[in-house]
Amino acid sequence: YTWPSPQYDALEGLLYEGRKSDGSSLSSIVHPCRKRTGTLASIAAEWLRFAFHDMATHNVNNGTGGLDGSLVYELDRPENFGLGFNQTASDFENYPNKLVSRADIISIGAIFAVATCGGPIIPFRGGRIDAYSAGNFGTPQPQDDLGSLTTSFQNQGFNTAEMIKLVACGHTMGGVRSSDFPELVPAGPDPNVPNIANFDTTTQFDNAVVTEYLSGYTKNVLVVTSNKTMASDLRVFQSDGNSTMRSLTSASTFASECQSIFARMLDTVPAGVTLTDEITLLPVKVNGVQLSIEEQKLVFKASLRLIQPINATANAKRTVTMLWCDKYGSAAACKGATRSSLPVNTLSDDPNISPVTLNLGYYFINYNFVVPIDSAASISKFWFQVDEHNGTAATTYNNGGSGYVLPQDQIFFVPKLSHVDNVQNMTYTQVYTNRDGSAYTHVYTIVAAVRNDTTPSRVYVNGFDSSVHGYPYYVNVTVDLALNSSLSSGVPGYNLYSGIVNDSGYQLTLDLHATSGGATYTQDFVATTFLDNTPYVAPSTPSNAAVKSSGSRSSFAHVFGWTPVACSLSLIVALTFWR
Ligand code: HEM
Repeated sequence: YTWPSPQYDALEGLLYEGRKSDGSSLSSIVHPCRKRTGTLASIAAEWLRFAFHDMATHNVNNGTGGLDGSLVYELDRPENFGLGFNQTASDFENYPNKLVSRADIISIGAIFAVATCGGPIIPFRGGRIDAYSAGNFGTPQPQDDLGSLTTSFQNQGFNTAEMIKLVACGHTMGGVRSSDFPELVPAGPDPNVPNIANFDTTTQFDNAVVTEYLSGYTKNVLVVTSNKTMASDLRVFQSDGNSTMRSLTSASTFASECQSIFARMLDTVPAGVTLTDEITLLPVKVNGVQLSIEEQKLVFKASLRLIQPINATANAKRTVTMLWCDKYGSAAACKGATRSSLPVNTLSDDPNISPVTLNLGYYFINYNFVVPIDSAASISKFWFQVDEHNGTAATTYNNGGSGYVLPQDQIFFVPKLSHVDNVQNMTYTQVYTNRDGSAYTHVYTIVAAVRNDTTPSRVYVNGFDSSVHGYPYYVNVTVDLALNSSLSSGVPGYNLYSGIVNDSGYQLTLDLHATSGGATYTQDFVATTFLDNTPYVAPSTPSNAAVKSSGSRSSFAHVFGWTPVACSLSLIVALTFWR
């Protein structure tokens, strides 16, 4: 991993922080192993089943189908019967974007579902590509005979033993509802609350489904129903004389077998889709990097995210320093001089932000930097130094030696001057839940800052949004931005350009471009979800004195109060100066 890797960063962020960049949390819908308000169904079970049904139409022989999000267009089929599907489809509606597909969300959803209910952490790879129409039929149904079930799983790429493992690992959470399968489960007293016959006696992800089956005490209706036509779990489980089921009697074997068979399930994708490498937790991650104009000042923002073991106390003495170099002028490219600052604030995340990170035993501490930048000097690259003040040397995080190089400063989005108006264009009733929703056209006024030492021939923006209610289409628009002399940047060297982008989704992201002198400069994948309600955070005061190798003077606002930084800066060997 080398920064910048926008797709890796987006996938890693959603998996391990559970939320997208505006803070809205996918994981909190399901975590901790939640039940649905109203139906009291297991949300985790609904999400896991969703992933299986999306994948189950894969055909290994011709490479069609697989985890591609086509399930949202197939919910009227008998093989996809159940209100849990509709609710899950609407749970996920708000999350896909240009770099994280709906099918990746479905996979991450299944991973959260298993992890939050006590199951293993399923390895995740991203890069699935979304379908925009219904795909093949072929998902197994409880009335199918053993031959059809076996053929269905063979087409998906799983042999008999793997079919048994998949069904056992799937049917450890949730159950069968009276509302969906009245022939299997009688209705309860309240017509609005389905009677759910759980597959086993625990709500957790565990092997009770196996041990209760083998001991003969199972209540799994797909095994014990008197309607033998519908006893698909019985047919599947005993199809090899119970030998695979017996191999799953140890809890740890069950967990590791489910982990690997589910990884294969989630990685079953249409031919031609190439998945990323496994998205592993980055112990050190740089987030939120942007140049911006706030309160008529050029600022640079970045966060350093460090992992913190849950079972250890965070080191209150730690100092984190961001260092950077000028891009222009006498000290360009770090010629003998470096600037530095402490964070404007330090925020610890709740260990519950993602069940995956929680189960790994970590939470995050984020060191947030906002520093003023002189536009005549700009910034070429930055890096960090972490000093634990425990007698060991400070650690430098510099992107494998190269530093975090800012690709360009020619064009950037200015959120503080941009704005969104929400124009209601329809209302809808959410299927089954009778929740009234409203659909909006979001009218974005986009403001970009563009360096004026060259005159760009074109300034334009691509807007992308795949988080559209009901997933009928994705928004992908290109809008030219015009020089807007009624706006003042207050920053010498930058002009402001603006334009209007209409969006009917929930999560517009922007790629901003300026073409100048034959080159096109791009700021890629900028979120807009924070517009109009992000509190202003004043920049820190960077180190303003030449630093001799022995020390410095200065102080900075810090979570632990006003902390003298001479000791931390003494380890910064580079010369820090003020122009
Ligand atoms: C032989 C193949 C399978 C058949 C016939 C089958 C059938 C069913 C049926 C009838 C239900 C009840 C749904 C409802 O009442 O709404 C169900 C639930 C469920 N299935 Fe399967 N299933 C099969 C394989 C799998 C596999 C491989 C998984 C793996 C992830 C899985 C995961 C689930 C889950 C988690 C639920 C509970 C859903 C909830 O409580 O909302 N199933 N299945």
